[in-house]
Amino acid sequence: MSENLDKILEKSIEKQALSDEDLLCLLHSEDEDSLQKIFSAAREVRCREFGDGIFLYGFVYFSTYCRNDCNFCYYRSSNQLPERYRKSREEIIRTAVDLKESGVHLIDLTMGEDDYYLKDGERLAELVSELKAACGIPVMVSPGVVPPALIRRLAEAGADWYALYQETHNRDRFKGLRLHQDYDTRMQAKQAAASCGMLIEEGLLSGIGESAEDVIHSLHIMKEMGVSQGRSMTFVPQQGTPMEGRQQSGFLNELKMIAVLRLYLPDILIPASLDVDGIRGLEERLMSGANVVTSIIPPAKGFAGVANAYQDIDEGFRTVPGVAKILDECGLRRASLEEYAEWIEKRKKRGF
Ligand SMILES: C[S@@+](CC[C@H](N)C(=O)[O-])C[C@H]1O[C@@H](n2cnc3c(N)ncnc32)[C@H](O)[C@@H]1O
Ligand SMILES: C[C@H](CCN)[C@@H](N)C(=O)O
Ligand code: SF4
Repeated sequence: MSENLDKILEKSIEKQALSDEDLLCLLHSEDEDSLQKIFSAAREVRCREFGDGIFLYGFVYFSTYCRNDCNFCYYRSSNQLPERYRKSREEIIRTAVDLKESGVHLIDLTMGEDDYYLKDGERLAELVSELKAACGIPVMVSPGVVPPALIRRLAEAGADWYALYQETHNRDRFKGLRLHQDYDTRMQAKQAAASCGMLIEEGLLSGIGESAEDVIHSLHIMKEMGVSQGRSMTFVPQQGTPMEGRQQSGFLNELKMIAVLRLYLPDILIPASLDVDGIRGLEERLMSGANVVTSIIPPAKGFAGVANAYQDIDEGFRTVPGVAKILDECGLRRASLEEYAEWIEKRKKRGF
């Protein structure tokens, strides 16, 4: 078993393709020794592909109104929240500029599927143009599923990335998670964004009962789609939702997924999100092979997270200085803005 694992890791370090059998072996590894070997190989591959530079993403969740009713999400339309907000253009831009000045490489503009923006897509396109002009750094949009014409407008307005997570590529599980949403429409939105020249981020939830076979199927799809960023996020049970009583059980699977993604798709960006465990979860995610820190949120501005709406935000831990300390402890460093811009350009030129 252990010899087999060593061979698989060796293959990946030497840039040979991994078979489904290899992936299964990695995903079924449970003992501490094997896991540490997998994480160490993932770090070696990250270092080969990216050196010691880590990218930092500012997160601007500008509207928490949503027409959808995803079973796992705190912001689902039928959840009675104490408060929802839709931030003004001025507040959004000011926050993004502050984030940029604090040292992030990208602004992730995220919303619930808010009809205010979806009924008049130009509002969203204008927001992207204005933000791009004010910040001058790459922008990711995470607006949910929007029509192809709006996707095109967002690309024209300067959006570099379109993030849209399928959560699972098992259609039955999808139905149970993203209630009343169409699997294919969600996949097609990503293809439309790619054909407009945007880079794509795909994501999986971990701890939702997924099997190793589900994960391998997702890995194949992510490869075929040509995703430039791929993530796994541990499902965090949310108050007031149908999945509130579920155990939070995905942590180890998430770390394994980060490592397996790194070994299977060595040259993509892989997030370590501060949204699941706050700052205390960062080190292990970086040590598993992630190379982007996401969900950096300015304190005391009234902007929320997603999986953990408030954790560590007002304490100022989900900030560039908060993250810089951990990077240092892991022997990593914040990459420069030029390094990030170069990576994006190179990736866009690659095409699909
Ligand atoms: C809140 S949505 C924002 C964009 C848009 N509304 C959408 O759904 O695509 C972003 C992602 O957060 C993640 N997320 C939401 N609720 C979560 C939870 N309870 N635990 C872990 N991740 C969660 C899901 O992967 C979801 O796709
Ligand atoms: C899930 C969010 C990203 C949306 N593109 C954000 N809370 C994160 O963890 O990066
Ligand atoms: S995951 Fe996105 S689309 Fe689903 S309820 Fe939450 S905010 Fe809305």
